[in-house]
Amino acid sequence: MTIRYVASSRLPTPWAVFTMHGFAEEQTGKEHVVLTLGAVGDGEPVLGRIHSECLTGDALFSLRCDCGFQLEAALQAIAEEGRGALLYVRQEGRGIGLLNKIRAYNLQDQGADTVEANERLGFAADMRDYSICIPMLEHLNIKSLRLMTNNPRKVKAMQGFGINIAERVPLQVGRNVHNAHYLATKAGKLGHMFEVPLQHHQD
Ligand SMILES: Nc1nc2c(ncn2[C@@H]2O[C@H](COP(=O)(O)OP(=O)(O)OP(=O)(O)O)[C@@H](O)[C@H]2O)c(=O)[nH]1
Ligand SMILES: [Zn+2]
Repeated sequence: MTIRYVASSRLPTPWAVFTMHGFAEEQTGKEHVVLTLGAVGDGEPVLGRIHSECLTGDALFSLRCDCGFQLEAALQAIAEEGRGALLYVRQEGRGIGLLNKIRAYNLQDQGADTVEANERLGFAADMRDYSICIPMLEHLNIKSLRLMTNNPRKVKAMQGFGINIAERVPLQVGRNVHNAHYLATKAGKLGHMFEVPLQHHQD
């Protein structure tokens, strides 16, 4: 996996003026972005978010998942801290891509859960490869994270690549009637940790 740093610029947002760093994944042509705030390369643990692309949640206001809410909450938390990094990783649909995610949503509309839908399409439940984060973190001299996530596999994967996870910071926002079943499946089948107990959604 070759990741090439391309360029940086200012990115003003409602929460803070971030610095945006663009990276190219040579083999696939995918374009990844990291937003940073403050001195992230000073060796101290960095408040961080590894956010997997979700076009529907991040850009189209979907209530099927919690992604858009997590994205906003993470940027807000970094702004409040005055220092941090958000990796926006182009792993749409847990790595299966947008169109396959729409296929999976179609199966979910007919009763499958998020894991069953992936399996029926011939995919593993989660196809993400977090190794692409490493060259981006190295470029920014980030070795230690206070990682905002509910996903224990994300924590383990990053530790496996030699990144110190100084703390896991829960990021529990955006629960609603449309995503309650999805979140319950994530907790039950994918091992996500939710501090507030999730009710099982009946429909
Ligand atoms: N295949 C598939 N992908 C989905 C589905 N819903 C959301 N996604 C994708 O899942 C990714 C986000 O992963 P999540 O499982 O919501 O959360 P996470 O990143 O594992 O954990 P957190 O760090 O706690 O957010 C994004 O790439 C979404 O596009 C779905 O039903 N099927
Ligand atoms: Zn989503």
